[in-house]
Amino acid sequence: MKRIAILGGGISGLTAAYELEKRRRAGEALDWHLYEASNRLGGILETTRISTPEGEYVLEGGPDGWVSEKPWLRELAIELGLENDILYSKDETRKTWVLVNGQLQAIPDGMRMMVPTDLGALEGSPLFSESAKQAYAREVLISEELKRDAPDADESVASFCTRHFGEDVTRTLAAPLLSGVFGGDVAKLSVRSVMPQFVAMERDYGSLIVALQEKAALRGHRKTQPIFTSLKRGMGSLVDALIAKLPPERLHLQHRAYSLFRVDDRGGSEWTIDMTVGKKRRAEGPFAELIVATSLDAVRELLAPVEAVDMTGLSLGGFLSLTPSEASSAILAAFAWPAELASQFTIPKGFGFLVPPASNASPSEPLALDPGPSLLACTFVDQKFPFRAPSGARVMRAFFGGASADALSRSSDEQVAAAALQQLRAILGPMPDPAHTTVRRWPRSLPQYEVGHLDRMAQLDSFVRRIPGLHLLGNAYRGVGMPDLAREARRIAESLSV
Ligand SMILES: CC1=C(CCC(=O)O)c2cc3nc(cc4[nH]c(cc5[nH]c(cc1n2)c(C)c5CCC(=O)O)c(CCC(=O)O)c4C)C(CCC(=O)O)=C3C
Repeated sequence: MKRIAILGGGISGLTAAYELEKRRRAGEALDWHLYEASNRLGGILETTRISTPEGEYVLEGGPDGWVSEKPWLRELAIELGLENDILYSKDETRKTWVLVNGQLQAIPDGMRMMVPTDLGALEGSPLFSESAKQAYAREVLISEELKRDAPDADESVASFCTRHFGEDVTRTLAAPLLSGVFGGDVAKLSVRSVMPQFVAMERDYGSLIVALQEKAALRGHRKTQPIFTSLKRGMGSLVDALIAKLPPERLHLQHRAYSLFRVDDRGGSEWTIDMTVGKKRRAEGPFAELIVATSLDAVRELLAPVEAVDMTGLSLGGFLSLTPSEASSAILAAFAWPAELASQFTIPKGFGFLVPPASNASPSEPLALDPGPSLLACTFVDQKFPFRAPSGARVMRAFFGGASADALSRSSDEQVAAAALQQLRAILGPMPDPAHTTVRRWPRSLPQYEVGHLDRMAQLDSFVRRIPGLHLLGNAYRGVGMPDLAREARRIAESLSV
């Protein structure tokens, strides 16, 4: 009987458990156990449903959906019996706004991140300076050079974007999109990690604008799929569906691993895990395989001694330093207004808005003495997905990130909500107090894939492979999106030999 421990009950750990459980039920000799430090499963996936006489609100505390282009989570959802719950973003009214000098400006139609398909659509847009428009027009003309000079090595998103479209576009569009999407800094993020599709387009076409146009022509009139996919009863229903497939006696809540030991024995080697269970301490094990699917900070703490002891007799010095050194924090405030309150104000059409990093938000304004925490982004939930709110009701999710989230880490939920609402009113105009408010905090939850990340992951893999039975899962390594997490969890769970 092969014993396997999974540490961490987020989507990665649960998906790995689900895959192992399928194998166990099929008769394979494996005995898995999942240990979760907190008292709930799901990690940052968490849905609150509020029933009212007018209908139901589906309020997400974490991610509200995934990028449809990545098929792996949809496949898992279907396998879990959720096919009829799958829903798509309302792309017929998709629009994303950017805050420029206190005003929301629409990102023109047909743009994929900062790349336009139709240069004409940029004409009337106040989002782009004359020099930005010229830079876009020029990118098509220098296509051959861009292809010829495509770098072999990784670079920052800022450097990649500036080579194609100049500094204006990098500052006014790429920076807010990337800080909204990855909570990150364009000057540090790895273009090969976070925009591999654009790197491939540069290699194949040179100009990204030409690449998008040619791909659109190849697609012809075939409809593109909506950008985001989600579930009717929220992302929490995916967690519930996973849990429903797992024997409860194998899921151990409030088991916090604090130390790992590997014992080499009888030609094999096995892991023992020291845990706190409530106020008690207990050792669990031995396990032949150990899947660590916790947050990056927990990984560091748990594996630092493993790294130091150098148990394999090989040099493992410093392998943890290959993991991302920074992770951004997010604090979100979700607000719901029932129809009779929602009718008192209007908001722009579309999915939401992004706020450029502070230094670029209003270059014309003198330095404010205390700018205070500033919103990172806001999603107009009921305009992005169907079935999120009763008819006529309004739901918004406002985010603080980076330094602003850190600055608010000691503020109460009421203070966070008040700060968010004040800024929403400054940007969108007057609105009544919402009927429902929830605040969620996800400190250091989004690791930053900085330049060179892919090379570091290849090195990390070669170190980890030398530690028998150890496997790492989570958003610090091979993708930050839920689909990537599901894909990796299944890959690892399928690869374990019995
Ligand atoms: C606050 C926040 C975080 C958390 C930050 C943190 O925790 O620090 C986050 C994470 C992510 N967002 C992601 C992807 C995207 N987000 C988009 C668009 C938007 N994000 C927004 C906000 C956030 N997003 C908003 C207000 C929008 C526009 C309106 C809307 O749609 O609500 C778009 C469309 C862009 C376009 O329109 O072209 C994409 C493709 C992925 C990667 C998934 C993968 O790789 O699989 C991740 C982790």
